[in-house]
Amino acid sequence: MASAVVLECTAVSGMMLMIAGQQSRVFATSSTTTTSSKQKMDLRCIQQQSLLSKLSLSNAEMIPVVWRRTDSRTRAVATSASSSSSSSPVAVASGAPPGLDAGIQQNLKRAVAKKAVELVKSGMIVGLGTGSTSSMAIEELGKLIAQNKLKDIVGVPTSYQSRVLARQFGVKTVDLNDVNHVDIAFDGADEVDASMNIIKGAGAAHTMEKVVDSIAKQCVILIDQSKVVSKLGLAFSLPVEVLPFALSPVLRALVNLGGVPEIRTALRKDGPVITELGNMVVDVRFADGINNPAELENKINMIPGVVENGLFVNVAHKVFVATKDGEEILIVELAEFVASLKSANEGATTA
Ligand SMILES: O=C[C@H](O)[C@H](O)[C@H](O)COP(=O)(O)O
Repeated sequence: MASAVVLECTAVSGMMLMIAGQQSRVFATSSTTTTSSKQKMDLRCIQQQSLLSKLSLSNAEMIPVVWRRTDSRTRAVATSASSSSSSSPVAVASGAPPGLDAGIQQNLKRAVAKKAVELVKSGMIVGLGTGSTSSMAIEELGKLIAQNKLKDIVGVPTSYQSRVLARQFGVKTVDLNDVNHVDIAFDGADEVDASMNIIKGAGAAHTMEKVVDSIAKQCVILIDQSKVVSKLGLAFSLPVEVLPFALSPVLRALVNLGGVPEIRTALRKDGPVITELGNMVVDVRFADGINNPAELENKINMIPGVVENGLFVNVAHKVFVATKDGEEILIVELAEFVASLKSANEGATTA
């Protein structure tokens, strides 16, 4: 068998840019601890693209690509737990991840991926999200096709990664422009609040994901319990895809909106992440989190030079949450998950 291609990212370098007339550090340095987990974000470097470009798509199934991803959420979620209001039931969920080790999280992702593909019927056009959870859903979809349980499935990938994985797992793919609708889309998320507002884009794929997810007749978001937060943006910066040409004015506009922007840096290459659409990604921190996701989503997208931001408001039709109950893994819808936390919280308060 051909040896696996391991995609891994590491270091970054520093650079200064002018924002609002002041010299500000916008490229993290490798010694900056506050950005270290972000620096490890997966599949996000230009070298990956060049590595992948060496893979002929038709041969992709012959070369198992290991999409190595360091989960950048572990630290972020721990921060979320400490900064969330203790009166919020969802904050309890955010507190769970310190006990959620990587192996368990993988099991949760796998379980929610399996559950999601049960919604697919033969003949459907399926939006294929990006990221570790979506990757598992693509794999599970491929298994059902291989077992002849599903026929005539066509996938619409949201990234190079999901295209390669679909090929690898035997899911036929087409471009979005080749179809006139998408029946169902599966996608992961970085943060989800109780109202189904979502942050995506840790993998810099949010622009294509938003297009496919938004037009899908049914958009199903797949998460483990660690992604549920009481308020968006407290622990996770908001990814914004920006035209390189417009970087400085966009950074200034983001600062004017109260954000602290940081250009996402590549790993194992000095300089920025360049998206599959040839743009840059700016991660914007909001000190008090995001108060009005719908308003912020629109305001950011109104900045000339912004291609798309990672807020997904009114896009998801369903959010499946994989949660651990003792030894058992349960898949529940978001409303049920939040309600059970609320009653657990109330029980704890009255006890
Ligand atoms: O750009 C990346 C995507 O928005 C992913 O869907 C998101 O980062 C969630 O990925 P994962 O399932 O790996 O946590």
